[in-house]
Amino acid sequence: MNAQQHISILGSGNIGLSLAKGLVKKGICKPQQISLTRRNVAALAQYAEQGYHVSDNNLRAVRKADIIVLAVLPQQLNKLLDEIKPSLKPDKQLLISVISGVSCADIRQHLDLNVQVIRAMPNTAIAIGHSMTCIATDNGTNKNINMTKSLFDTVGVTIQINEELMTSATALCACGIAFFLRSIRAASQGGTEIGFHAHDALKMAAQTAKGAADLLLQLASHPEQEIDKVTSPSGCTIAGLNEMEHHGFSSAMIKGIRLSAEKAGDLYKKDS
Ligand SMILES: NC(=O)C1=CN([C@@H]2O[C@H](COP(=O)(O)OP(=O)(O)OC[C@H]3O[C@@H](n4cnc5c(N)ncnc54)[C@H](OP(=O)(O)O)[C@@H]3O)[C@@H](O)[C@H]2O)C=CC1
Ligand SMILES: O=C(O)[C@@H]1CCC=N1
Repeated sequence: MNAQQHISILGSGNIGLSLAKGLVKKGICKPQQISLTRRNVAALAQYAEQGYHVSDNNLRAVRKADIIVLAVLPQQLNKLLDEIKPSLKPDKQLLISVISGVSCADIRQHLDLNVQVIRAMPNTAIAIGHSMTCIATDNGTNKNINMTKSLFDTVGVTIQINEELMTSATALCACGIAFFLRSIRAASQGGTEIGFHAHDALKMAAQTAKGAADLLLQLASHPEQEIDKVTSPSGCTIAGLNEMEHHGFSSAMIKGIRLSAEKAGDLYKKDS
């Protein structure tokens, strides 16, 4: 982004605010270049003090924006699109949507405008700059795709995918954070049962999970290759691992991800 450009985030909740903070923290833009909107504008008071433009007026935010980020819930989108349509300048503005289950074509169709739309699917680790963000579009230019990637690169890692895989990406990465958190919580509960205080067990389980993820990311190795290094013959690891598999550990994760993907494709009611 250059110093003259303005970004308006419509729907400044968890994801919208995390993106704004990431952009400022990484020096991509100043708070003065960002408008944040939500209906309960009082909840954004601390951001006004930091120099962000804060408002409940989406039309005004859209008028001054080069980039508009749609970050409301799927069921809140159509009302928002109806509201902002009169202020949109389709040939001059880029729409980025982080909304689950809504395609680029859905947005254009509802607006009845030929505006460029790019979808970005982050996860809540965006708050600490460690999001896995998937990016897809059906009509965005390479320039705008690169611009979107560079915005989300400030808050984690990005990957561009085909738009038809976006609901799958939602399940694997956006919902996936919750799945891994529940796994860590379960491990900590096991740790408490075998003798550790709950706070120690949670810390030990979380750091162990982090180590496992880093082994894969830093060494670019396969999980089974790393598992083989832990499982001593007739040892305690293979005993525990096999017991988990007898109870459907991998199967439960796979089935959960499949159901989340199905549901992610079903979150938006086009005619609402
Ligand atoms: N949470 C997650 O992990 C992820 C969420 N997403 C997607 O991101 C989107 C946002 O999720 P999340 O940030 O968690 O949700 P939040 O509920 O935290 O944020 C949505 C925000 O939109 C505001 N809002 C609602 N209607 C309007 C309106 N008409 N004009 C302006 N603001 C409005 C709400 O505030 P108020 O009520 O005050 O208006 C709220 O702050 C969703 O579509 C979700 O599917 C994508 C990836 C991950
Ligand atoms: O649960 C949800 O619907 C949202 C979308 C992905 C993560 N949270």
